[in-house]
Amino acid sequence: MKEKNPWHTPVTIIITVIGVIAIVALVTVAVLQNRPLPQKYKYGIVLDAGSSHTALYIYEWPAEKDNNTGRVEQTYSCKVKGPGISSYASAPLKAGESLSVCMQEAKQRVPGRRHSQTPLYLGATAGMRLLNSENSSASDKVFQAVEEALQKFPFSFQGARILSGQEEGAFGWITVNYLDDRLKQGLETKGALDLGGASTQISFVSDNYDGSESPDNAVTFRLYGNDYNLYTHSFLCYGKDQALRMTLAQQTQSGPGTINDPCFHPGYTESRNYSVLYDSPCVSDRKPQGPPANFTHIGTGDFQQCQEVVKRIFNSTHCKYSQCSFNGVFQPLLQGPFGAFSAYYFVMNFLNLTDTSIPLEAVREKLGHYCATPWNQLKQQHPKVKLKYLSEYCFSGTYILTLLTEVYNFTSENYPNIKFIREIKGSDAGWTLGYMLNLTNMIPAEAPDSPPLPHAGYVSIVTVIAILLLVLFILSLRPLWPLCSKRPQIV
Ligand SMILES: Nc1ccn([C@@H]2O[C@H](COP(=O)(O)OP(=O)(O)OP(=O)(O)O)[C@@H](O)[C@H]2O)c(=O)n1
Repeated sequence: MKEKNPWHTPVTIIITVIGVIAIVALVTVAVLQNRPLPQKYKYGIVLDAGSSHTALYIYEWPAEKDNNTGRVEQTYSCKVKGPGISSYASAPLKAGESLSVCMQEAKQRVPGRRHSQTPLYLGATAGMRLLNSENSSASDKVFQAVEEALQKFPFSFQGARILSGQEEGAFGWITVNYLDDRLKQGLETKGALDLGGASTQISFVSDNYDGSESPDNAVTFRLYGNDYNLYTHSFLCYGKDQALRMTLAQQTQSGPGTINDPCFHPGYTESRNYSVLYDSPCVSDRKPQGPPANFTHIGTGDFQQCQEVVKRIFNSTHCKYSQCSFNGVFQPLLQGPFGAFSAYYFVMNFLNLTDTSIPLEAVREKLGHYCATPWNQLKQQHPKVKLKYLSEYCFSGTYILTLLTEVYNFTSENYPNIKFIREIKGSDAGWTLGYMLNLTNMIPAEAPDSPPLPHAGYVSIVTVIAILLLVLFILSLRPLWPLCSKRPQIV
């Protein structure tokens, strides 16, 4: 007679079904309860009012990770048409108006329901520092016009102000290290080299610097549970546009009608106005007495001589500290990798010199060759590049190389530690992100608590445990397995 399968008894079937349902329910509840919520985002807008132009950046981060664990990313940038706001000193209303195209665009990009909670900041750098130093009422009027224009937008406007040089340096350093994930992980930090139009910043952490020597250069932070003693210095007037003015001022001290400039290409000829050249606090006190109205600026294209002319704008004669970069400013020993951005990148990228594994000697040789290229030939080779930019790359490249190697003291050994960067993981390198992270308290002093397991790990463990329970459950029913416990005896 055929023996009845004991698995088919109603009790076993019911227990097994209930067990399976219970385990499936356990896994489902655990997974649903802990699944990541659909992403909602928060936004922040920063306007970088630089000396040469203004740029708008929109940042975005997951709303539920507001408490310091979410990643802030740049999702949009807009270059404001026209010059920097400091150039509107004689027509301040136009400074406000100039921002409207980018601001309208920001209104479209940030979802409407988030407008009123989105902070909007405007930070001005060296252009406004210079205007404020020579004419503070003109600078106030520009700010007033800009603030009135920005208040008309539906964002949460947090004010417009001038950043100090130290803030500009420190926030640039935070941006680079935040985007590189060096802060959260407590890794060795990266120095920040920023070259603007009117100022330049150098910021890095050095074992040789604890802030006791030249405390004015120190910024201390506690970020994600780590302490940092940052060295930072901003050199006003040493951005590349003002540095060019100073170099031209050096060459026109006697008020000549013509200068032969090794930093411009052979065949380059331009008539320049003395009043325009000397219309900046960086050079105004050196204006020659009774010069002609104009001088003829003639290029000779000689890198070596250009470097000599450039060197003259750096004063290395006095230093009251253990060591200085120039103009009596303390600088500790260079340490670690460096990210060089803004004009460092624009210029070196144009010159095809962003690869720092190229030996310094070869870089100098290439630059020498570039500077010697006739102006007409260059214009033909780069018909789309703005002539003002094109004419200045020889000077700018020479200035960058001189600043890095003769002044900051980068050598053939540590020059490869520099990386010329425009952006990191899609966000522009610059002070704006660091500024916003600071003002929104997005970087905590202490390391935030994080869940012991990521969601995927949690789900896997719950599933494995559930399967194990199922197997144990089935095994526990072994006594009910007649096929196993009572094997038919074959006699
Ligand atoms: N494709 C580009 C874009 C910009 N520049 C130059 O790069 C310099 C620096 O630009 P930026 O970093 O925008 O400086 P600003 O913020 O304007 O200057 P600062 O920070 O000194 O106020 C300016 O001289 C600008 O003319 C350049 O040579 N090539």
